[in-house]
Amino acid sequence: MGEVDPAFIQALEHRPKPHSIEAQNIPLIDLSPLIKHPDSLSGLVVEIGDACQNWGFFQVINHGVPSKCRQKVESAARKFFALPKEEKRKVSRDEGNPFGYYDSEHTKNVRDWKEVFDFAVQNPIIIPASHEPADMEMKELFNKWPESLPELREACDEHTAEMEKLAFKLLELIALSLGLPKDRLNGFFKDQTSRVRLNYYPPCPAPHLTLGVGRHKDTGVLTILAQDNVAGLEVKRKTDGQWILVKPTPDAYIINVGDIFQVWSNDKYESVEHRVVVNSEKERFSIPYFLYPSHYTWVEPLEELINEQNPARFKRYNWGKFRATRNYGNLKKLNVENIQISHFRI
Ligand SMILES: O=C(O)CCC(=O)C(=O)O
Ligand SMILES: [Fe+2]
Repeated sequence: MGEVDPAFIQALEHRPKPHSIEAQNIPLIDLSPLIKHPDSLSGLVVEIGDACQNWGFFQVINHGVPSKCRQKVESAARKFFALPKEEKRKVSRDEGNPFGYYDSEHTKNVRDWKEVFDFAVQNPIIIPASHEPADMEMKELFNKWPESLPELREACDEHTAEMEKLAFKLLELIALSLGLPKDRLNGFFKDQTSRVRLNYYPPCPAPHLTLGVGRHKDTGVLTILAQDNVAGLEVKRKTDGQWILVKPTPDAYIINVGDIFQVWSNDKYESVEHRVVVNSEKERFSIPYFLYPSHYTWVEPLEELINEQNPARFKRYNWGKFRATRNYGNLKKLNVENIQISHFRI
């Protein structure tokens, strides 16, 4: 066992188990009906609805994203994280701008064993200037790209355009699965604040004490994740709370519904906890695309999905302020719990 900085060490109950369960994988859904039978999607819609309700997570194949495009972004991400620290630090995130390179993120106040590079899908992006509720000031932020690796920006732009197409197909399928018109949710994304993260998990000398990302739920609408062929993502199974290792399926993307879908669906589709385990030999890369609405969106249960028998379970909250509060908390090791949707539960 090697020595690691105590900031990375998880409390006993959150440390990974020596043998993760991978007997049952999350559902695998074939999206080819979208191309082959666009007029009869009811079977696919049921499959997606079941996966959202029972797991909150699924993988998709035949999604239409060219594998060349994925390989290109994965290769560019590898080159970026292999750059010397001084190069990566030239595009570091800072207090004013949450985009760029960062190597000391904390999840639930324990440091993650990872390095990240974040960028916004819209560039520039307009978001609230601070997390203070009364402060109405907005700020305009630009992505930071490394000058020494121009291919990173190009590969990310191409892959992100594909992620966006896939995200909106999934959004429509999930809307249908909730009994809503397929375009019911599209209006929330006029000035979307979606973002993409490149994750790099270096080999860790003490993988039994640390996590690549501590347990958390994604805050957005949905996440599309490309993981490489090194397993690491674990999902908390809804039926029994066991951590299930998501075995990589070549070329597949992993989809999960985030907190906003939980609120919109009034708890029908729960945002499920997940985490990343690291290992002592292999490095691992992953690329999540987080679909986020416009910053001025008020997130609340959809009126079509509530009634007297099933009243709203959440108070509305402002998405831009929620994210600003979360970013503020992630930058610092706070002694209080970071903002969660449970704080808006009625
Ligand atoms: O690396 C992964 O597999 C998942 C990362 C993740 O959950 C996140 O960045 O929110
Ligand atoms: Fe996540």
